[in-house]
Amino acid sequence: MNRTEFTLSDVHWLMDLLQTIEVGIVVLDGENRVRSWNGFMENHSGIRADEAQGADLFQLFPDLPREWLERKLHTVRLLNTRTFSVWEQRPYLFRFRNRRPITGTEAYMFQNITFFPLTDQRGAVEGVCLLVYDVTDMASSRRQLEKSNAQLKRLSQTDGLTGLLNRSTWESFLQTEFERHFRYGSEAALVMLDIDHFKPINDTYGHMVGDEVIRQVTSLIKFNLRQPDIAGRYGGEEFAIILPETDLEGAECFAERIRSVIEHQPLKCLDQTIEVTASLGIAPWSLAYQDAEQWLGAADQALYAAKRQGRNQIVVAPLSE
Ligand SMILES: Nc1nc2c(ncn2[C@@H]2O[C@H](COP(=O)(O)OP(=O)(O)OP(=O)(O)O)[C@@H](O)[C@H]2O)c(=O)[nH]1
Repeated sequence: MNRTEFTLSDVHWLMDLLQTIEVGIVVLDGENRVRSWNGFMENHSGIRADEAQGADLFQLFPDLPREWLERKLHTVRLLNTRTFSVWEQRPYLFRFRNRRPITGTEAYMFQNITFFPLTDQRGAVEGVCLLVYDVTDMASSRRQLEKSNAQLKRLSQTDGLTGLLNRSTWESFLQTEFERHFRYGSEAALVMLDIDHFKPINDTYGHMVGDEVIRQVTSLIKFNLRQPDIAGRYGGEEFAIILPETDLEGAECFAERIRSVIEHQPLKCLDQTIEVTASLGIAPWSLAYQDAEQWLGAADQALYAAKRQGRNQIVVAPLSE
């Protein structure tokens, strides 16, 4: 038998195969009318082959992205070439419900689509075939992985108790801010805050209450932040805040608001009501700081001056020139 000759059985088997294959096959004529519609398309669209046959594809699926699809089909016909659509750019063309048990969390089937020209014996394009691949499992696991990676990144950057940036992440932000201000010389300030006499709270009420105090002080700080401010949990009951584009007056105003609200707002921690105060140190940005550590050191010294001078107060680091 010549390799290009088929028996009737061969053709019958081929048709069977195309009917049952787990890939959608759609053939469109020059007017976008359906010429072939296999079992995959029947099962997922609910439209039988005899209903689809001869129908305009855009009437069968009014929500298809018409302009985009017509452009794709036009390219295939004009250039007599293949083209593709991948799920990363367009999650699906045909809005089929996802019925896979493993990836049941996805509402719709993700699809990769190959478009290729069907030519007559002289090579003229007669129609376009669309192969629709169900890539839901792959797309879904990729999306899950991306989600987990983003969550891991967030967890590795934040502090579990307060949700603020952890020390190392905050320090890397400080480094970036330092370099920005060193180059452009705009205003900025650093604020360090430490809860006063925190050890006795732990010793008297236990660590659970101590943790709750830290959480509630965090909420008070967060409530007073502006969008560009960068707050981190620097140590146990110590917080550090970068205030970009803020002069000394602005930083003092911010620090006083926080000091005052902490002093005047009794904290309801589990079944205890606890009153705390905090000490704060401010270091306004200065070109005299050679590196981020010096700037941070100045804020830290101001904080400890506030502690030494009696706590529940704000000290500003002496301005270096
Ligand atoms: N509950 C709780 N306690 C913590 C945490 N991290 C640190 N601490 C405790 O915080 C206390 C800090 O105490 P000190 O550094 O002596 O400071 P202080 O008692 O606040 O006194 P001053 O800062 O001088 O006003 C220690 O007892 C630490 O064990 C935490 O995440 N949760």
